[in-house]
This record gives sequence, C-alpha cells and structure tokens, in this order.
Amino acid sequence: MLQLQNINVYYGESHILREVSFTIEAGQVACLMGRNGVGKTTTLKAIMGLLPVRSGQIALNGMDITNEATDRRARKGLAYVPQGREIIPHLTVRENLQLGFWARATKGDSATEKTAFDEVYRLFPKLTQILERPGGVLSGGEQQQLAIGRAILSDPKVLLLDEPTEGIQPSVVDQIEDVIIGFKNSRRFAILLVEQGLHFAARLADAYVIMAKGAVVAAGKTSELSAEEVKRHLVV
Ligand SMILES: Nc1ncnc2c1ncn2[C@@H]1O[C@H](COP(=O)(O)OP(=O)(O)OP(=O)(O)O)[C@@H](O)[C@H]1O
Repeated sequence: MLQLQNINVYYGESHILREVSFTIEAGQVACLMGRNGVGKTTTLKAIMGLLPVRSGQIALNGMDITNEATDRRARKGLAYVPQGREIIPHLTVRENLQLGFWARATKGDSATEKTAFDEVYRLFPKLTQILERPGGVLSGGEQQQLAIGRAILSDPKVLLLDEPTEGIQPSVVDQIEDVIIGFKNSRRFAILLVEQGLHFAARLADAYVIMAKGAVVAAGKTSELSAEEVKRHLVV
C-alpha cells in the first residue's frame, strides 16, 4: 500500500533521513518508534510531501508519488494528523471538518456526506456540542479529536498519526486509543502510528519500524519484537 525506498531527506545541509525503507500493507497498523529526534516526524512529513526528498522513492498503491504536491497525495488517499494537530484556528469545528471532506477524491452525494460526518460524530460525540466554536479555542484533546475526524473524512487509504495521545488528558487518551483500535478492527485503511513509548504500540500494531539517528535499525512483526531491541532503541 505505502512503500518507502531508500529515502534521504535534508534540512539544509543536515542529513536527517538516511536510506529509510519500509512498507505498510493495506489495512495494517504499523508503528514507527524511536527516541526523541531520530526522524519520525520528518519521515511522516516526507511521506506527505511537506519536505522534499533528495533521493529515494515513495509509492502509494504501486504509484510513484515522490514528486507529487501534498494536496494531490491527500486526494490519492494519504491523511495526516500532525503532532501539533494544525487545526485552522479561525475556522469553526464544522468548517475544519468540511476541509477533510473536500480533500476526498470522490465526494459522492449529500447522503454520503451525511454518513461520513455522522461517523465522526459517533466516534467523537463531544464535537457535536462545539461545532460552531473556532478551532483555535479548543482544548488539546478536542483539537486532537477534530484532527482525527478531519483526517478520516478524507476517506484515506493510509492514515498517518504523529503521537496522537501526547499531552492529552487521560480520559481523552483512552477514547482516542479506543477509536484507533476500532479503525484497526475495521481494516478500512492502513495506519502508520508514531509513538515513542511501547505500551500502546505493542498492544495495537501489527508491525513495527524502529529508527535511530535517521535510519531504520529494526523492523518486523510486533509479536516478534524482542526485549533486547526494545532495550537498545526505545524509551521504556
Ligand atoms: N526545521 C528543522 N530544521 C532543522 N533541523 C530540524 C528541523 N526539524 C527537525 N530537525 C532535526 O531533525 C531531526 C529529526 O527530527 P524529528 O522531529 O523528525 O524527530 P522525531 O523522531 O519525530 O522526534 P520527536 O519524538 O522529538 O518528535 C532532529 O535532529 C531535529 O533536530
């Protein structure tokens, strides 16, 4: 579904991603792990086209998207929930959600639109109470729910989630984890989840990719992730 092959990314002259390669299968949950600053967010930004790739190839469903603009990647089925959530502050919750729906390749009729919005409201009932509020005044947890809702309204094939539970109050963390588990069980789209820790990833993900210093140092099935690899590369 999503394939990275020998990706190299630079910030100026700093070589940040080094020959990064991995594949995510359709419907699979893969967890991208590694300590602070190893290049996880940079990898997601490169996949979305928010940072240029100096060499290597990114393919979605067998199609080369390495040089496509970000909006075209979104239309082709990539959705991104960044660490900072990037809600548009002066647009209302409803308008922010609408942006997600407009990113769809195929919009369908008003019934399709209603079904899609109803799903988001079912997953995150809180949003229905704050639909006319500007995005900028929401709490961190509300913004995260909005960001995930907006992403799935684009009907993705691959959902990229950057530390979705970081800095969020525990009651909302549980809810977001339940929603991600629901996505996994539905197998509607693949998920690439960035997590620094292990607890949630190990429980949820089918596959893992561990990075260190901008390179992939281990990858495989989460069920076979060894204690030795965890100790060597991860925050426990
Ligand atoms: N805008 C930037 N300009 C220059 N260097 C940057 C920039 N953003 C990130 N870096 C550097 O790139 C490296 C990888 O950063 P990245 O944010 O991808 O790491 P990460 O694994 O996501 O870390 P974290 O868990 O802290 O988010 C780090 O060394 C960081 O200092």
